[in-house]
Order: sequence, then C-alpha cells, then structure tokens
Amino acid sequence: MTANPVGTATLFAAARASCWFGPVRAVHEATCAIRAGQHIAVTGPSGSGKSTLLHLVAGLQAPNSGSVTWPDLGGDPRRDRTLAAIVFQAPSLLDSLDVVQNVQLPLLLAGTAPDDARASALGALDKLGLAGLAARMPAELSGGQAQRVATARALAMRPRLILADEPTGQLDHDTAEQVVTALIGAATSTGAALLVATHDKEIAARLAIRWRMRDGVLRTRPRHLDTGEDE
Ligand SMILES: Nc1ncnc2c1ncn2[C@@H]1O[C@H](COP(=O)(O)OP(=O)(O)OP(=O)(O)O)[C@@H](O)[C@H]1O
Repeated sequence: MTANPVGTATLFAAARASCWFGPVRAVHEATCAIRAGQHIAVTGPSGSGKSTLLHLVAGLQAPNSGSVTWPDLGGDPRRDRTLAAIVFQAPSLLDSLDVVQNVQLPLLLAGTAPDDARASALGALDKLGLAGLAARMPAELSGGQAQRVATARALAMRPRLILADEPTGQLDHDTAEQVVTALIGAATSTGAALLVATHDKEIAARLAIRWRMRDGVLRTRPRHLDTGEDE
C-alpha cells in the first residue's frame, strides 16, 4: 500500500538492534529497512522509543546489540552529516547567526560554495513560507517559526534520508500541514526516504507507510498482516 514510488536502494537497515539507557529498554531488537523513496510515519506513545529509533537511523546513537547499516546511502552518516538530516523536536538554531546563515551553515561546512549555499538556503526557506524572515535573528522568531527554519536547514542539504522527530508538535494546524507538505515534497523531488515520528494521526495518514512503536518494540507492518516475521 505504498503510494509513493520506491527505489530498490536500501538506505538503512537494522538487524535486531537494541538500545538501552541503564535499565530502560528504549529500542528492543528492531529489525527494519528503509528504502529510497519510502515515506514512513513512526507512531507510538510518549517514551515508546521513536526518538531513539530516529537517532539509530541517523547514526547519532549506536545500538548496544544488533546492527545498523546504511548499505546504499553512499557513505557513512556518522562521518558525512549531509547524507542523513534530522529535524529535532526542539529547534537548535545558533543564536548569533541570522536565519539564512543558520540554514546555509551545514552546506558551507560540507564545502558548498557560498553563493550556492545561500541560494539553496533561500530556496528551502521559501518552500516553508519563511522567505520574509531570512534576515531575522533566532531570538526574533516564534517557536513555530524556529521549528520551520530548522526544517529548512535539514532540507537545504538535500539529504537522502530525511528524519523528522515530532516536527509539528509546536505548530498550528495550517503551519503543520505546510511543514509536512515541504517534507514530503523535498523527499519526493529528490527520491530521498522520509521518516517522521509523530503523535498526530492526520500527519501519519499523509505518509504511505506506518510503523508503530510500543515499549521499545517496533512493528513495521499492519497488525492484520503480521505473521511474526519482520519485513
Ligand atoms: N539519553 C537518555 N538517557 C536515559 N534515558 C533515555 C535517554 N533517551 C531516551 N531515554 C528513555 O528511553 C525511552 C524511549 O525514549 P524516546 O525519547 O526514544 O521515546 P519517544 O517515543 O520518542 O517519546 P516522545 O514521544 O515523548 O518523544 C524513554 O523511557 C526515555 O525516558
């Protein structure tokens, strides 16, 4: 029931990957694959392990057991941060840089020429309805605007894996729609995979594939199709 075209490239794979924080089982033996072009929602109660799963996918967190690999991503996201971009729950903008400088910074760090980086940053801001705020400082933004700038910063890099952790939590309905549309549009136009952790059923319904987490256990197929085997 995948509505978006899906490539054969496996951008991420986990085999019985587990992640513990002391006695807390955040992710328990997750086995999954993310292919180019897939648009996936990860839903589940607070504390069920969604953020930890996204961090495993981004290479920001190593599993305590099991394995994570990025077979066809074109590199290792732990070394090349342009391959997998994550939009965090709390936007993390640099206070001393204005909006467009924040968005172009990762591109400059990755070696993009300044003019190209600025053009990409302005294009990404425009897609999120933020073109008029390019010269603002982060302290002059609302929480929702800052979240959209952080989203633009992730999309400007044109990553092959776009990860978003509750990207619409602080936003009103219309702005949330705009952010999700920008995420889906960016993934579709570049053939990237998109993985969105969300509590919002309407947002999850816009993504073709739905995964569910509960107590650290990942379910990657609809319950009625579950045979006990992972995808
Ligand atoms: N750095 C950490 N140190 C200790 N415990 C952690 C850490 N990160 C996550 N946890 C714990 O791991 C479990 C899973 O957390 P995680 O943030 O992945 O859940 P979540 O589903 O994303 O929650 P939410 O929807 O509230 O963001 C929780 O019990 C959480 O308290």
